[in-house]
Amino acid sequence: MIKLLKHLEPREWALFAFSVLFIVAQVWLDLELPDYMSDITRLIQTPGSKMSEIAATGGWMLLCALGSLATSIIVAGIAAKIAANFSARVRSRLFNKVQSFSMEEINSFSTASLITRSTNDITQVQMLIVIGLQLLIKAPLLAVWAILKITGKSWQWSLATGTAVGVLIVIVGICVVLVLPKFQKLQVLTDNLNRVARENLTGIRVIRAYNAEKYQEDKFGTANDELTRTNLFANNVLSAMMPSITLIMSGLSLAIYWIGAVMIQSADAGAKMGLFSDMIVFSSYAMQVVMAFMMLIIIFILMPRAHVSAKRINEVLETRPSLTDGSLTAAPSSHSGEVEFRNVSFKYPDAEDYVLKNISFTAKKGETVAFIGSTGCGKSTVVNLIPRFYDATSGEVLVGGINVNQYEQSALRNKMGYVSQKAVLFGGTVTSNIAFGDNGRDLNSDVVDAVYTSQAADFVEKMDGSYDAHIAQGGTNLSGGQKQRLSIARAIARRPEILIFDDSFSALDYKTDRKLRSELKKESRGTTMLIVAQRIGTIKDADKIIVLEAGQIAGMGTHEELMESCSIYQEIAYSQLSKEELA
Ligand SMILES: Nc1ncnc2c1ncn2[C@@H]1O[C@H](COP(=O)(O)OP(=O)(O)OP(=O)(O)O)[C@@H](O)[C@H]1O
Repeated sequence: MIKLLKHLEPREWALFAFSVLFIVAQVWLDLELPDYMSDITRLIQTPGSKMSEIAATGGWMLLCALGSLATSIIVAGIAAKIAANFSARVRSRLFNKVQSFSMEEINSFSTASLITRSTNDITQVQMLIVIGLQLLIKAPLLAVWAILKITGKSWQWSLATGTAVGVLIVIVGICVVLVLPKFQKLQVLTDNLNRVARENLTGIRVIRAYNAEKYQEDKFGTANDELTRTNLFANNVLSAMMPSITLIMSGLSLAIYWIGAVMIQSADAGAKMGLFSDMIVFSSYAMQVVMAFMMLIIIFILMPRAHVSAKRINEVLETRPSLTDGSLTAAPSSHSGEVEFRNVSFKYPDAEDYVLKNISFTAKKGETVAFIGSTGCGKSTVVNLIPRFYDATSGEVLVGGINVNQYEQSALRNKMGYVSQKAVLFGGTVTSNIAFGDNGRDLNSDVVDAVYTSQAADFVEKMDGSYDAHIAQGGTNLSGGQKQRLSIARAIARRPEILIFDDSFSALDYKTDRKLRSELKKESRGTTMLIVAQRIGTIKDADKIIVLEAGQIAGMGTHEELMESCSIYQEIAYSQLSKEELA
């Protein structure tokens, strides 16, 4: 928690220090009230007292109460402002941190947990700060000040108050011990609920198509029930605390009046009135002492959950991204646009086996290199090493003759246009999706050309608003092929040195696929292209085709060469095309 509080700025600490003045004023005003009450009691009991005197004392009492209210509003306002600014800052630092993560860190935390940590966990800490800033100084100050005011009045009353506070501490201690482990569990269960809810929403079409609503409902129900059970347990324990506190407060009042009654009865006539007034004042102060402990209890209730949340937030903030940034921004012009793998092997973090083994090839500037092979043989993994979504476990991946980890990540990625296997579109317009990101140029001017090259013009220009047409989040208002063409346009609009297509033509019909590739060839002369494909037709004209089998290169060459020499390639080719087409 302390570590997380380092994110508070000096200005906010200064504001907090300023609010302490108001807290002191508030406590002083609160503790003035019993004194005025004692005065009024004395005035009422003194024969010959004037009504105006009582009214004046009552007026001061009212002023103190209003003053206390005003100071508490000011303190609450300051606390809310500090806490809101703090959580906004931590949220944005968390967001930036996650942006810097490689897939390795994102997978290890899980997307659902990262969302809970950026939302629910920050809210827990924010709540503690709001309440803590108001009560953490006030409660001990009020307790000590009130105790000082009543010490020396009567040891019997003091003993009763001390006993009440002792019992209160024991009850709270038991409750905290009972609920503490549940708070830890609550956050993990919230992660789980988030995960199931996310999965349900993203997979809604498949769920409906397979009538799997009941299955998903059960899955959600299990996660929800477990969260509810844990929440209920924690809340039941905490709610049992409130009646106990009320019981203690009432019991303490009763004890003070009982002791007072006995004392007054045995006192002589002259001392009776003073004792009665003392009893009223003492019981008010004793209530303040108990109230102060109650405030501390509230903090103790919020603390464990906020502590768990703070730990979870810190875990993310303190994780060092496994991808370290290099310093280079450009490659020597003699090698520009070149991609080379030198004996690259790779295994996914936490996986036992290597997914790629000793991969070596070179794609020269302007060349088209294609990857083909059975599903799961490692084609996507090869191309994902080029923009450093992951780093090679051994060997070297070079772009422009330089190891990719020597580049600044943004400079490296500016050299590339990457089209992922699953087309990803963002909420916005056609233009905002194509002129996406930043590569140091105004991309807007290239949007129309890119749309024509990617064969997307026919549907984009028919859309309502054309290039300004609305695209829903995830591109849900477009067909699979349309989404693919827009993601291809996004890569082309960057006019990069290297274009990477990870199985990006699969949703296109053969005619569009052929047209798109021939336009691409014309428009992107000099651009190195790396194409992962399942269809021989898509890659037949490539300068080099690499056949992968279980993470290893099983053949490399042109279509004709591989048809001669590589049995795996022949198998794939014959399964897709007739002998006449291949001839
Ligand atoms: N994030 C990951 N963590 C662990 N293993 C992974 C991960 N992604 C992929 N793999 C494994 O790596 C292997 C290669 O996957 P890859 O996606 O590169 O295959 P692919 O040849 O592109 O397959 P496809 O043609 O089906 O897209 C597979 O066995 C897969 O199970």
